[in-house]
Amino acid sequence: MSLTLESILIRQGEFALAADLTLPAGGRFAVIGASGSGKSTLLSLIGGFLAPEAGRVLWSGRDITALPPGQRPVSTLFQSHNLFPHLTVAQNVGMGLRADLRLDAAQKARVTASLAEVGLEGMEARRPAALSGGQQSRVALARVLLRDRDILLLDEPFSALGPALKSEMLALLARIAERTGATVLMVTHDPADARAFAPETLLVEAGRVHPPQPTAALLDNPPPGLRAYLG
Ligand SMILES: Nc1ncnc2c1ncn2[C@@H]1O[C@H](COP(=O)(O)OP(=O)(O)OP(=O)(O)O)[C@@H](O)[C@H]1O
Repeated sequence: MSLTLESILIRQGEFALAADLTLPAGGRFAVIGASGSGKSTLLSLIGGFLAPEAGRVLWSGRDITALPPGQRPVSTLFQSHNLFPHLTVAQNVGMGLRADLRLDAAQKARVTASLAEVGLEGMEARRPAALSGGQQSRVALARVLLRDRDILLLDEPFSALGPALKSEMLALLARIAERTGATVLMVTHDPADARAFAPETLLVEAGRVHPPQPTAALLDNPPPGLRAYLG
């Protein structure tokens, strides 16, 4: 199983991004590059929110280029976690299964299990406003977890959290990814996050997504553009 971006060209106005690479299933990848280099564009392509001008997106050989986001084997966790303030924690998580929240007993049990996995047991009835920032991140993670998709896309998911909480969340995410076997791509501006979370990194630079390379080697000896960006 693998995710292939085959001869991809994607445009946003004047901006163009090329990608031609294969990621083995079950890997964890950081996505790094300067501001405006195309990291979010890459995630939108895989998630199905943007269509390429040329090329194909393949999951284990199956062409998913034309599939709408909801029919792809993909879940996305954005920086703003998009929790609904008027819904409880359990309902926010249940939305990952059914938008109308008509869950059967088995689905409700999955909500409970997924909340337990992120350490939020007993908080089912709370509203997001009654949770800390870290707990809100956990709710968003539980929702993604419940969807149980093969590919997980994260766009700077924990950047609003303090350093200790952020590394705790990354460790939790790594444990979950390990257990579920999901293929994870995480956009991050923090090289420490990339080192801690992802053995391999996709560098997005000069209109191109580079094939994965070992994170430590890339960050220890960055090419000039990345060096300037990392400071
Ligand atoms: N809707 C749009 N119309 C035209 N150009 C766009 C649009 N969205 C993004 N762009 C351009 O596409 C390029 C890539 O944007 P993208 O958001 O993918 O970068 P990024 O690497 O995620 O940046 P950042 O790190 O700042 O979030 C940028 O030059 C941006 O100006």
